[in-house]
Amino acid sequence: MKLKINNVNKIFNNDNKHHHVLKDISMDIEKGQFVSILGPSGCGKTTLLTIVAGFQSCDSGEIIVNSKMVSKPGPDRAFVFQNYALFPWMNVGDNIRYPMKQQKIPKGQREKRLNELLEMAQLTGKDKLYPHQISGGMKQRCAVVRALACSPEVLLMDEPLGAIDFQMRQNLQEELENLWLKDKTTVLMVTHDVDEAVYLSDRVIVMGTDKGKILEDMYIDIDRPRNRDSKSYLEYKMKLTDVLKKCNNK
Ligand SMILES: Nc1ncnc2c1ncn2[C@@H]1O[C@H](COP(=O)(O)OP(=O)(O)OP(=O)(O)O)[C@@H](O)[C@H]1O
Repeated sequence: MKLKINNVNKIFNNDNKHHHVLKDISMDIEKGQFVSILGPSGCGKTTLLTIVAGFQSCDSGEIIVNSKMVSKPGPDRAFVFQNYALFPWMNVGDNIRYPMKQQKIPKGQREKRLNELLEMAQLTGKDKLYPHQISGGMKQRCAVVRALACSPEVLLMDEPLGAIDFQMRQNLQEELENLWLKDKTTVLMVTHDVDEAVYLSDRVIVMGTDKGKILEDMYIDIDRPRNRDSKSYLEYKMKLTDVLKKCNNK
């Protein structure tokens, strides 16, 4: 088992009121699995992801990566934010080098990995460009390969394509899938987009607003690359949309 989320509880205290956002949330994610979390706004998706990342702690429960309990950020988990969070003062190459320098990876090895990653992201020859000089899609690919630079055990992504318009988004989903197929890193991704979840995921988990309760845990059993018009693809989308509609109506 690669990633284990065990009975996680999170309570926020706002204006002297307890807000129990996550109650006894558990899930086991297998090595190499691509898992998406869907759910209505405010149900606790980002909170759960940031607890797994170690950016904040839970009130009780545990996060286990490769049989080791984790409670703070570490190189075993990488995070991709919606706004990419590239360093604007560093060019593409230096952005991707940054985590490798932090991990003190020797220069020769670092440059070899950089070239691999640039190729993987179709950014070869773009390493001297700065974030403001590249498109949203290129920024997103740069952010994903930067996260993969030190070969994390788990890649955490919070709406990584949230800022991208619809048409570009489908292309990027295909690119994201290709990147993942090359590395097969375990992925936990938050998204609002049912189509994106069905296209990319081995498994989709739907959280509800009642303390993040897991309402659905669905395996997407369709060969890749997936045909968005196929009957089974549309059936999965319909089933997930129904679950989401029910929790929005509560
Ligand atoms: N640091 C915080 N302090 C207090 N309350 C918080 C904090 N972070 C999140 N919350 C509350 O916890 C709940 C869950 O927030 P979270 O961002 O995890 O939801 P989400 O499912 O990711 O929402 P969205 O889909 O809109 O991004 C919300 O009610 C939010 O207001």
